[in-house]
Amino acid sequence: MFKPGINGSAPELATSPPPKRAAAPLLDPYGVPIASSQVPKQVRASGSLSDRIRVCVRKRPMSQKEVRRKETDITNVANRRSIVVNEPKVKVDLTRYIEQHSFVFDEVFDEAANNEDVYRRTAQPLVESIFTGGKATCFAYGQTGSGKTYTMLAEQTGLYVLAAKDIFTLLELPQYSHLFAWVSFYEIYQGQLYDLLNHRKKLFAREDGKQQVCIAGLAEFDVDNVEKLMQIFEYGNQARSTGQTGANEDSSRSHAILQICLKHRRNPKKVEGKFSFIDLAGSERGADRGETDRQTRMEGSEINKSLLALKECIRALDQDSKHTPFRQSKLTQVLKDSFIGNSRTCMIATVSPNSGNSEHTLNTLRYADRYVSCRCSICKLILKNFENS
Ligand SMILES: Nc1ncnc2c1ncn2[C@@H]1O[C@H](COP(=O)(O)OP(=O)(O)OP(=O)(O)O)[C@@H](O)[C@H]1O
Repeated sequence: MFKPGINGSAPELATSPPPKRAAAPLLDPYGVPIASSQVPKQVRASGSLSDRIRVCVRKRPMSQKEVRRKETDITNVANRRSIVVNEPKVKVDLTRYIEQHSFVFDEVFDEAANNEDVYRRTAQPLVESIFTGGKATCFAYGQTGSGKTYTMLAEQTGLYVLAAKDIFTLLELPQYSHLFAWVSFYEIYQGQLYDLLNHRKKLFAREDGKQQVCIAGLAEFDVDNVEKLMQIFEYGNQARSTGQTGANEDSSRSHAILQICLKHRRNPKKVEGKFSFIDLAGSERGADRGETDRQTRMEGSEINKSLLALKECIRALDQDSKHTPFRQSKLTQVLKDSFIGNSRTCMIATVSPNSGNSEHTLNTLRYADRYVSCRCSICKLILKNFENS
């Protein structure tokens, strides 16, 4: 078992407060202001940092490889809330044309945004909620290479580090002196839980008498500063990447969950608040890629199942539905308390900008689209099929 034993320095100061941004008028995907009467009800009600669920999109910059291949950037962040994908298509007579798809989200970040910018508008508004007994969840969804890990779990600047800085600063306040932070890190691979801080020990999630899900035997370490947290993370991350054949392959095939729990100093069994940072498996793994290898097919079907279950749970939360289908997958089962009671969730859909990934980018945006905002017939059909599935 990992023994941190680090004498860390005092927690760093909290990140600077979010800059005041004037409430922008709602614009259509082309930047034209929309009259409030034209705005669908759901869209009108959202866009606030205090929403229980927020769905944001982050576009990464073109990579050097993509530039060298002379690929074009087909993804345009039209304004703070909308993104347009110019999909290259070919007609049956071989004429080329562009099909435009436009989507509206709670927030869209372009390639110039750094992790601090993303943090201020996604995870930071959730930090305080865990000090009032809340459960906060922030997860990144997207195809492989679109920037999920870079956003969520980058070693120095991932959202988990930025949030931890603020958590440790708040913990220094007298009113929170009874609380202490504990960190755990595990992954879900093919429906099984593995403890990344304890030699990939297999774990089991169980519901107690109060229908609270607990993961029996999950290793947890008390942390009081960012350096110690990063050291623990690094240890767990190595376990993750060496667990399978190659680092990137591995990260694409599993969901990694890093949790920071606030517990009472005198009663460490009592969870007072929890923040979960989730780096989901690459979404393209869940798609039917026509692979014949049994192992890969099983991985794909398990990932597909868990991503669909996650979408279902978010939809249920969005609609204040009485029934939330947690049990449909291990992922939603272990995240059960993130979808009920005093909980807040932020999903960051990450997209690649280049033409070669247009299909995956569209799939990601369709998955994340709560407002059924793209009006093109294909998007509407796909979303309708999904709603009916
Ligand atoms: N916003 C960004 N700015 C600069 N570089 C980025 C950004 N997002 C991603 N990258 C770079 O793109 C590459 C792929 O990103 P990353 O590993 O985060 O993808 P991923 O979605 O987690 O992929 P996988 O599913 O395979 O784990 C990395 O080299 C990363 O540094």
